[in-house]
Amino acid sequence: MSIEVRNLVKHFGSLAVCDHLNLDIPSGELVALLGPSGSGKTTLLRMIAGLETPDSGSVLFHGEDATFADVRERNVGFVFQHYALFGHMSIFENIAFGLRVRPRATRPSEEAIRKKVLDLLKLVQLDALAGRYPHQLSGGQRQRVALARALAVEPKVLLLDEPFGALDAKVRKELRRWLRRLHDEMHVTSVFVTHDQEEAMEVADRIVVMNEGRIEQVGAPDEVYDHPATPFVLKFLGDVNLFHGRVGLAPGHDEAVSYVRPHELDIVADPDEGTWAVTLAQTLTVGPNTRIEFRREEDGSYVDVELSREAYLQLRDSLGLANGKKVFLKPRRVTRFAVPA
Ligand SMILES: Nc1ncnc2c1ncn2[C@@H]1O[C@H](COP(=O)(O)OP(=O)(O)OP(=O)(O)O)[C@@H](O)[C@H]1O
Repeated sequence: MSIEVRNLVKHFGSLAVCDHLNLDIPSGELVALLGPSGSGKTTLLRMIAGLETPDSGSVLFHGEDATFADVRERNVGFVFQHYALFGHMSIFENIAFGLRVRPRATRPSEEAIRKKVLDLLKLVQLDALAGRYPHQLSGGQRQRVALARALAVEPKVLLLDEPFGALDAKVRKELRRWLRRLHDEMHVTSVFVTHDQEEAMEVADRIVVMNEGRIEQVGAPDEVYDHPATPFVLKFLGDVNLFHGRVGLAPGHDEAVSYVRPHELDIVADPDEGTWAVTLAQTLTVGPNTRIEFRREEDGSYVDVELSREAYLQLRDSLGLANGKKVFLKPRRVTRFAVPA
């Protein structure tokens, strides 16, 4: 089922939490709403779900206006950050719940429910734990149960609000990959909220970058990373070094802000066209990567360079890198945004 968001506006008091949002989500896509805290992601998700009423604008499901449709009519499944499993029910019963509470006319037979739940347990790789209770599971396992429970009623749309937010980094990483694989099998149109750019980049077909109630950019992960539409997107999707400067610009603009990502700078021994003279300030190695901080001769500003530990060790030997060493940096790629005059 496709989702269309048209000119959606929502205020809380005088604050425009969603400010004329437009978004098309094709059927079967997995979309991440990515943005810092307070950017309006959850509010947008809740309006899609029918848990929040917009001030104006509309939400269409498969071309039909669903703006004021009841939550129950929308056929959406939810997974939230804090797994709201029923503590007194086994894992099996938790997943079966949505089917059991259906009116008799549409309720599947006991045998059909059993088959469905066992299939879902297999899908989320928890078939061995059907008889356990939520408190006997790890956080990651509980989130997988929550997902199986949401899928049990065969929703047309799956909405996930920071589903892995409460889990530790390693489990988060596993579940992300698992969600991606699951989505590839099920193809349920899914929207998930995250403030973690790595999570969005890894899981989503497309990323919607939000900031202060507005959509800054919508695109595939590579697209938003390689061709950020605004300085906000560039900065939000990874570390950057920032420079102010005058460069050949369109009329009406007299200044630009330039950005270079730390891994897009080469360290060289000799000056060349476009190189910057720098002094090494400090080096930090974490795991397989090394980060070096340099000070620019021109203006005393600091520039971070990131490279693999291996590449660093080679350069250290060939260039004699050490604190205070003078070398040159050559940016491989610079992104510029004009500042309006
Ligand atoms: N029910 C409400 N009443 C008043 N203000 C609200 C309400 N819900 C959200 N807000 C405000 O709206 C803004 C956007 O909130 P929202 O939860 O949509 O952002 P978010 O991007 O999901 O952030 P987070 O990642 O922190 O959840 C915030 O400033 C928040 O304080």
